[in-house]
Amino acid sequence: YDYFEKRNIPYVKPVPFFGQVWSFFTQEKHAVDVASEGYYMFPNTRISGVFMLRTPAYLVHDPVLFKEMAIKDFDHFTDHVSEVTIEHDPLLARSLFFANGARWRHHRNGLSPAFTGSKMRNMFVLVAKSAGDAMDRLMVFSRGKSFTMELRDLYSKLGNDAMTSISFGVEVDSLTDPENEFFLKGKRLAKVDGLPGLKILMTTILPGLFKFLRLGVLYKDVNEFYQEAVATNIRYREKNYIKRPDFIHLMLQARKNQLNTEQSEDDGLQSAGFSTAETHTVESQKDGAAEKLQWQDIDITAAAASFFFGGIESTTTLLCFASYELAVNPDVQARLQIEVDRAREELEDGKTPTYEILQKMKYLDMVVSETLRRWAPFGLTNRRCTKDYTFTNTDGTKVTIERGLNISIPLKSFHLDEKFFPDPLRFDPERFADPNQINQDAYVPFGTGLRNCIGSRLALMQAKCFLFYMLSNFTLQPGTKLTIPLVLDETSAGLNAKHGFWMNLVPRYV
Ligand code: HEM
Repeated sequence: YDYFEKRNIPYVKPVPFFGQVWSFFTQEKHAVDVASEGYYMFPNTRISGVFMLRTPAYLVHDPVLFKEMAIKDFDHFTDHVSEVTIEHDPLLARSLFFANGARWRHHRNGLSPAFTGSKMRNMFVLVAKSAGDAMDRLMVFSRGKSFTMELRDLYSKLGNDAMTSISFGVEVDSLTDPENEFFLKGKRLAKVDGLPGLKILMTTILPGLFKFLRLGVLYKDVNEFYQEAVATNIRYREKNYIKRPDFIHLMLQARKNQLNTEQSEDDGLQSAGFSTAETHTVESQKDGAAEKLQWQDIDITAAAASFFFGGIESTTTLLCFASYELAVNPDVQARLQIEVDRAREELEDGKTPTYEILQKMKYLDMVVSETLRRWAPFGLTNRRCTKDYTFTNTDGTKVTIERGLNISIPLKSFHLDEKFFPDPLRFDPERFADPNQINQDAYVPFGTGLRNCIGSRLALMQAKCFLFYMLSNFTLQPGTKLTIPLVLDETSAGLNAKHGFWMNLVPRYV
């Protein structure tokens, strides 16, 4: 416990034996806030220390330092912190977020072309169809009258159906058939509360213990279900020469080394939005390790499942909080509806949005960007130091982070720091009216650098598409069961409202 004292680094005083872990288990505060405690205690340092049980770890306070670690000095921080093993978590350990080293390089290099603007535009047709069909069913359900719904439930069903279509090539309708297996397994796959939430937390705060206990995060039946579903799907496509603009198709192309970036086409497309994570080139390792890592069926399954795992919950969170802010800020909602209505006038059928139209909607982008700032779905990310790293602290002293130590990055704290965003708790899309006014080092909803979120374009496209449909057809008003201000669920590993997102959906046209 004298590790940081000796190095002259401010640190959160540990509870004997437990260190900061004690506070995680008392659950008085959300895990993200516990992990970010040092940020508020020590405002004048670029980094602070903390103990996980008896192991020292760091918390980055300076967004510029995070950026340097994530881009210029990436070779010191190539890994995320986690100890899920192929033996206990065959899918998760192969997924991009949890993979490290040569496997991560190979997968990131292979999958990146699947997320470019032109691929997203092709995929958008599937997302828009899924969302449009669901919205038609909601309209029928409403019979022209307003009704109350819990929106996390609604958006996770819509998200599940869209992701099942674009990840697995299967069309399901979870609104009318909530018992379909993709929805049930998807819920178990993406569960971030209860025991699975605790295990996810453990993979990052107590990775050593997690490995020692030989635990797995995903349920066994979930692993088996997806492996079988994807293997059957691949066989069917190969036999029947099926091509569909979805992830399985793109990954089958990656397997044959036929997945390319259409640079000229991508350059011609408008950005997916202000928040889009920057694209960086990640080379596969040249030492022969990549050759051994050909895409097996299980790697394709793992990639598709991880898009489910990483994508649905976070995009649903974005949609829930955006809807909440629209409901409690009716002037913002009215202005957005005017933009939606104008965009609809440009559409051939007056209702089905196109990728290009959505990208042109400036106010929609401002609302989404501000929601991601105010309510960052991932409040924290991490890196592991893979090579000793020295930098200069605010007081001029040199700090060396030793290889093997874990580092947390408090994305939420950056977003809610008044140094970077004045009056940070106020929801104000106007902040994004002029992007040059935004501190882009501190605005990091999708992380930063070579390990940033690969799915930002998809998340933005999907969220904007759902909001477009929702506001075309309904006005959102707070339901009687909605708590204002929102009370957060401190026990969930993700960001959630304790009592749900209860809203009245008032049809705009009868
Ligand atoms: C609003 C929705 C989303 C948010 C806020 C979000 C945020 C993030 C953040 C903060 C990270 C860590 C970045 C870092 O450490 O620098 C991340 C990583 C990742 N995200 Fe997302 N994400 C979202 C949606 C998605 C979607 C839709 C997908 C896939 C379809 C996805 C796939 C991933 C993957 C695979 C990684 C790991 C990347 C790697 O380690 O190379 N995410 N995301």
